Amino acid sequence: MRLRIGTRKSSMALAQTEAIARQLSAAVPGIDVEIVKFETSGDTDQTGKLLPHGGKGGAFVAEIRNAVRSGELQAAMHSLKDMPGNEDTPGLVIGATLARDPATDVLVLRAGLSLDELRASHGKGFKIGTNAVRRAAYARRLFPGIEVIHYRGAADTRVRKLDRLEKQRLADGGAVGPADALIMARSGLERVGLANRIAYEFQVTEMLPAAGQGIVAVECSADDWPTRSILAKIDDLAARRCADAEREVLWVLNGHCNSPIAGFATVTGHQMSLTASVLDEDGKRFIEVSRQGHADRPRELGRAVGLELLAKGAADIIERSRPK
Ligand SMILES: NCc1[nH]cc(CCC(=O)O)c1CC(=O)O
Repeated sequence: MRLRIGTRKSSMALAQTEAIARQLSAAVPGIDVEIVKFETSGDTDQTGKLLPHGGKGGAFVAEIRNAVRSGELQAAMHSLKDMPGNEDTPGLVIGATLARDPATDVLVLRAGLSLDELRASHGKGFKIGTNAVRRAAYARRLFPGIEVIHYRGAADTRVRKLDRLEKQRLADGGAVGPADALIMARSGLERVGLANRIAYEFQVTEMLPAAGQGIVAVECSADDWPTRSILAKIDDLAARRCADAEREVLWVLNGHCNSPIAGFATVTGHQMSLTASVLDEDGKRFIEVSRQGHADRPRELGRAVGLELLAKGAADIIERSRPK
């Protein structure tokens, strides 16, 4: 049996898709997995903020999804974090979630800058590069003097730009930078072989990860039963439960792709613990909610956490951050 799986062609995305292929080959004797590389509009536009067209997730995933719907592909690889959490994807389902990689964010520094120096200065005089509103907000909470600059590109490209002291071009023809530091996902850096560049790993209590961070998702057609039964073999139950709980928070909050929303669940035995937060971009307004529930009813827990965030004023912060 042959399974064609589509992916973006960045090194991170390819590494994630190869992990899926390895797991499928181990779980399904005789399967032939073909990796089909897509150049998405999100990758070609290296300057825009990606906000006007439905956010990062929208740009990266639309083309690959259409290929699954048309039957050209049986499956598509997505970082769960990049999948819109506030809208349905008609005709498609997440057929598998791989076991979660580390969900934390990390700090990467340019040569000559130490963590102590950054800490002692509270960030004053330094520029930190990120495109994520959530990371920008947490960065300003942790380093109140820091300047956050818009920064884009695949994981390995971003580190290269940092090392070469390159400026980041902007859509309006201007430029910002160079950056002194980057905030990136630990899992992404590890996937591209740059784990040695981690200067500091943020505790989840300092910087709560994005919903779904560190989880690789495999999407397929809802009515493609042969593919669904194959993907079920590599589905990791704990990752699936965390994904369901964290994404239910996005759903309740109507969170767009680059929302200032964080959500992170852990499972211990039959218990699930879920923390989620909503921040405004200057890091001044911060609402965080934690609850425990049954691990086998993750959506119920996600819903309760989302509703409590709303009761505490989350909607106002989210709506003000929404791209016009
Ligand atoms: N937006 C790009 C993206 N999508 C997923 C990851 C990291 C890996 C993951 O969360 O699965 C990254 C890179 C980053 O945020 O630094």
